[in-house]
Amino acid sequence: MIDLQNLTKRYGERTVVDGLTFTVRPGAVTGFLGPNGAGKSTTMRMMLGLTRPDEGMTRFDGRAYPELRRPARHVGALLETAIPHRSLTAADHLRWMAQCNRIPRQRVGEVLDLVGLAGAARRRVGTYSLGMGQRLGLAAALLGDPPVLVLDEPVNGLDAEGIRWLRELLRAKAAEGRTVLVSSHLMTEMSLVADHLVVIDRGRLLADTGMDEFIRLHGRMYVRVRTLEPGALVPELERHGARVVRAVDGSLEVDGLAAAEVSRIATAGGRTLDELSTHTGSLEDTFLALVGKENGGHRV
Ligand SMILES: Nc1ncnc2c1ncn2[C@@H]1O[C@H](COP(=O)(O)OP(=O)(O)OP(=O)(O)O)[C@@H](O)[C@H]1O
Repeated sequence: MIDLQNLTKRYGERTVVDGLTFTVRPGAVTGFLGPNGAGKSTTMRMMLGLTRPDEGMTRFDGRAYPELRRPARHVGALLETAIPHRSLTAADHLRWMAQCNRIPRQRVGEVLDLVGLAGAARRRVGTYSLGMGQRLGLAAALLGDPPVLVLDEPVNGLDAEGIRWLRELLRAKAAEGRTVLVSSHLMTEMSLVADHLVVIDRGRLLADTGMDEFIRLHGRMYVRVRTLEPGALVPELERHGARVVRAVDGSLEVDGLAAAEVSRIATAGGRTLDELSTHTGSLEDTFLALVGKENGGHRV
C-alpha cells in the first residue's frame, strides 16, 4: 500500500505538484495518467526520496522511502533518469544492487532471465538499445522481489512483444497481491493493463477511480444505430433532443437518448433497425474530454 499525503512541489513561482493525496492499493494495477508536464515524474521522484517535497509525504506500508533499510526489497522502482554507468555490464550492475540490498546473488540470473536479457548479461550497458535498457531497469526493479512496484513509463522503448510481456507481468504481480503503480502516456495500453486510475493535471488530482467507473463517470455513452433509411431517422431523433453523428461506415452515433428511446422513436416512424447497441468512449476519449473540460475546453 502506498499513501501520498498532500504531496507538493514548487519550482520558483510554479507549483508543479499541488497537494496530491491518494492511496495506491495492493492487488491491482493502478495507472497514473496525466498530460505532458502534469507532474507524474516529479510525483514519483518525490515518492522515492529523489526530489524533496515542499510539503507532504509518502508512506510505503507506513514508512517513508528513506526509512526503508533495504529499499529494493520493499519497493521496486523504474525511473527515467536511473541509468546505470555505460561501462558496466548488466550482470555487474545487478550484482552491485543485490549486494547493497542483501539480496541473494542467484536472483541476478533469475531476473535477467525473466526480462529476456540472459543472453546480453555480459554486454556493456552502453551498447544496449532503448528497449534493452528498459528491460534492465525492470530487472533492477524486480530484483528484490518487492511487494510494491513504482514504474515511470515502463513501456517506453519496448516493442510489441515486450509491451505484451510487460502487461502480463504487471497483471501477474497485482494478482499476487502486490501494489503496482505505473505511469504511461499510451492510453490503449493503459486501458488493457490498469484496474484503477489516478489522473492528474497541472499537479492536481482530477480522478481516483476504477477504470470502468472513470469511463462511465467522465466518458461519452452513445447508441449506435444501423438502418437502411438513416436520412429519414436523423431528423426524428434530433426532434427528440438527440445529437446524431454519421460514422464513416454509414451507421449513426446517437448522443442524448437511451437505446430504448431510439427504438421507440424508430418504431413509431415505422423504421426498421438493423443494429441498436450502446457504447462507451475509449479511455483516450474520456481522458482528453476530462482534461479538456478542466482547462475550459482548451487543450494545453
Ligand atoms: N528540476 C526542475 N526544475 C524546474 N521545473 C521542473 C523540474 N522538474 C520538472 N519541472 C517542471 O515540472 C512540471 C512537471 O514535470 P514532470 O516531468 O513531473 O511531468 P510529467 O507529468 O512526468 O510529464 P511527461 O509526461 O512529459 O514526462 C513540468 O512543467 C516541468 O517542466
